Amino acid sequence: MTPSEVPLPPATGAWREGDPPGRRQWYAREKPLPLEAGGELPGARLAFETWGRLASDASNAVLVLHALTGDSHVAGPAGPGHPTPGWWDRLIGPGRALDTDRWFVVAPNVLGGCQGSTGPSSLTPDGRRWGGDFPFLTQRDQVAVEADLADALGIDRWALVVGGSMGGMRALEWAVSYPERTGALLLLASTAAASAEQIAWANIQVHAIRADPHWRGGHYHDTGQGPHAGLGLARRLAHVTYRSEPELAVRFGRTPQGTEDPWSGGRYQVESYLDHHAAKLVRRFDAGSYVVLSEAMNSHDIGRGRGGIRAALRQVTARTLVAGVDSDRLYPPSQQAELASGIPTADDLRLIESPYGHDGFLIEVEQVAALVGELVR
Ligand SMILES: CC(=O)SCCNC(=O)CCNC(=O)[C@H](O)C(C)(C)COP(=O)(O)OP(=O)(O)OC[C@H]1O[C@@H](n2cnc3c(N)ncnc32)[C@H](O)[C@@H]1OP(=O)(O)O
Ligand SMILES: N[C@@H](CCO)C(=O)O
Repeated sequence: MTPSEVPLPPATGAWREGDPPGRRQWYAREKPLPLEAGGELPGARLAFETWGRLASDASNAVLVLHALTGDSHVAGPAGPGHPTPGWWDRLIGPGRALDTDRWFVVAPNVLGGCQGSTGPSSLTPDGRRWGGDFPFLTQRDQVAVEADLADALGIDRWALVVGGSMGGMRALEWAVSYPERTGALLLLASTAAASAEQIAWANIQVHAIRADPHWRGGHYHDTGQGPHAGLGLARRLAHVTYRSEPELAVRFGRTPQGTEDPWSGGRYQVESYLDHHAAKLVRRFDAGSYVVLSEAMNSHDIGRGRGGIRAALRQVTARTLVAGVDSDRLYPPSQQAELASGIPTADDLRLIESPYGHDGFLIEVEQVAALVGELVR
């Protein structure tokens, strides 16, 4: 069965039954997925989108892997199931860095997420919501299903695998687990292993969600209420780490929001901005997925079981570019320097110049396009 023939799944996460599928397609793995932590997931589904046409020899395939709260809608206009245009819209399309007259671009929604791929809000084989019983996942489990998807699409080898942040973790796992299937590699604002500080920030976010009385051990999906306050708190904290101190200072300073008075219950502009991003994420993301994906990111260590980070990085054979964002305080450029110096086939570390911090890899699309262009010329 080809992926496009897989029947539409029941509703999960942000995708609601009855939504027109748009260009989204599904791959379903029917047999159980053995998990790195032990146990198995009884079947898994990946939602994905594609752009361009696969060449008859399948030599023109590019894999784009999204970050924590991203999704498969990398390019294209807003529409049913996609309230916003693609998050790297200016990168993909005719005449763009990933020119769809030449390249076949594939973007899956990550396993454990909430935009159509199997996750905590999905149904178990016996028809319950997984909720808090959803198993612990690692990046390697997520990449294993992505490899199944590649098989189903007839893609033996990606011409390029690209990912930023959490997507970069999976891109790196692809290059180490499947060097023969990864022709070129672009790692953006990512790391060889989650650091103590990254785990610490994630820990606070996960605790905020679990401390919400509506969390109910993760079994809230059918209660009509969710841990929205906790998820909003997690996003507020995360969003500050995604941006830079100078950006916030220049953009918001100490200015009150509109006519609000911070000395009598009103907000500063920056508080209103965080409220906005919290509310926006709560509308589009499942708290259970946020926990599962955060813990999967914490588990990321490319050297685990491979003799350490340096030994693992030496297994990469793909032509590689590694880039960091010069103002990134969450994934500092020292982490990308470790990748660039440890991967034998990597060029010197590149720096994306941006005042926006970690989110620079999503915002500075022209600089990302130039890096892509170096690899797919
Ligand atoms: C279904 C979907 O939505 S999929 C979206 C895909 N998302 C992802 O891939 C996740 C990654 N994306 C992100 O994290 C972010 O969206 C980013 C990085 C792309 C956003 O970066 P930027 O373009 O710099 O946006 P910025 O941080 O300036 O936020 C702009 C928003 O803040 C709002 N805002 C700005 N100042 C204030 C303020 N004082 N008070 C309230 N809101 C404010 C703007 O109105 C704007 O709202 P909108 O996004 O609803 O249009
Ligand atoms: N803003 C990004 C940053 C995570 O790398 C997201 O929400 O996915």
